[in-house]
Amino acid sequence: MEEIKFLEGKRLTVVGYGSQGHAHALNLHDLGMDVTVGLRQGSKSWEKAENDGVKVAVVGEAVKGADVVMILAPDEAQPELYRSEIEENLKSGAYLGFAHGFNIHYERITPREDVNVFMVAPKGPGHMVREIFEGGHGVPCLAAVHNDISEDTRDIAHAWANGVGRRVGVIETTFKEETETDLFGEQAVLCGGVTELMQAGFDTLVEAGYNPEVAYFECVHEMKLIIDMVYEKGFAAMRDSISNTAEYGDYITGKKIITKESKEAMKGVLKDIQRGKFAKEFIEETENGYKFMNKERAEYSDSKIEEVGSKMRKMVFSK
Ligand SMILES: NC(=O)C1=CN([C@@H]2O[C@H](COP(=O)(O)OP(=O)(O)OC[C@H]3O[C@@H](n4cnc5c(N)ncnc54)[C@H](OP(=O)(O)O)[C@@H]3O)[C@@H](O)[C@H]2O)C=CC1
Ligand SMILES: CC(=O)[C@](C)(O)C(=O)O
Ligand SMILES: [Mg+2]
Ligand SMILES: [Mg+2]
Repeated sequence: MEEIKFLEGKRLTVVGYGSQGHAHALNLHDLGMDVTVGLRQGSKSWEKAENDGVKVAVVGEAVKGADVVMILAPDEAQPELYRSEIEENLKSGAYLGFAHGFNIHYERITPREDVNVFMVAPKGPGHMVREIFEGGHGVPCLAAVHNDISEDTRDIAHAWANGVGRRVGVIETTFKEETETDLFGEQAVLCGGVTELMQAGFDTLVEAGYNPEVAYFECVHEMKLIIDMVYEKGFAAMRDSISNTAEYGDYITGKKIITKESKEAMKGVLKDIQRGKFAKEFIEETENGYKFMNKERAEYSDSKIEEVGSKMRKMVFSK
């Protein structure tokens, strides 16, 4: 397994200090690597990064002379950032990294031909990538190489993945496979699928007159406890831990909720990702000032489930 030693003695730059940025920068920093964080002038994250012990510079300065540059600004901000701050400052033969294939796969960034291009995509939210690393374990990562002029870009990608993810596992992929599966997973299962499932369950109980606090514990809070068992030991072990009553209900009812129609809808979602329709619409939304997203954010933050949730979390986590 390629070790983190391929990064030793190299100047590593992480552009952005958000969810993924702080995790990549701090995990590699903790492992003794030479990390600089690149931020825009006046960034609200500047002080935070410095307090966390990493070097900080404006993006252009941080990129100049760096051996590896990992772009961890939001996907929609990357093309302009690349063109205005990164492209002219990247040294020839540098390694340019991404944590998601979006901008390469949908051809929104075409990197200079004299740089290596790779991806390390942790299969987890940045705050968990950091928290699990601090706990001594790691989040697995996907790794891919898009351009390999130095003939060792795979070693750099694996070293980066092994550093950020504490060597718990790296799977080889392509920019296309990562982009399409990641977008599909977050929309249909992990984020869109799960939140709507919890919401529909909560609403069904509340509309039937049950106590919203009971509905919240049942349909939201306990989700993590059940999923933690799947995460650690698999479906069978989870089903072994729940009652036979629950297990029978699981087999009988799951398929009434996630039906053939749900699977057909998933196929449609995947098609829209594959043909670039989702990407096009997302970019239009960002260019439109995030109008739809801001409306959704406002609606959800005013919702009953969030109101009850904040009360229930106070009860559970203040002990
Ligand atoms: N979120 C996640 O857990 C995951 C994300 N990814 C991928 O990682 C990448 C980063 O995503 P994520 O961590 O969510 O991003 P964030 O939204 O958390 O990134 C915010 C950071 O980017 C900086 N930033 C934003 N706009 C600009 C700009 N125009 N110029 C310079 N810096 C800017 C912000 O600066 P400031 O501090 O000044 O506001 C901040 O430091 C994406 O490619 C994403 O798909 C992959 C796996 C999971
Ligand atoms: C956290 C993660 O893996 C996601 C859901 O794909 C993302 O934040 O883009
Ligand atoms: Mg993902
Ligand atoms: Mg994603």
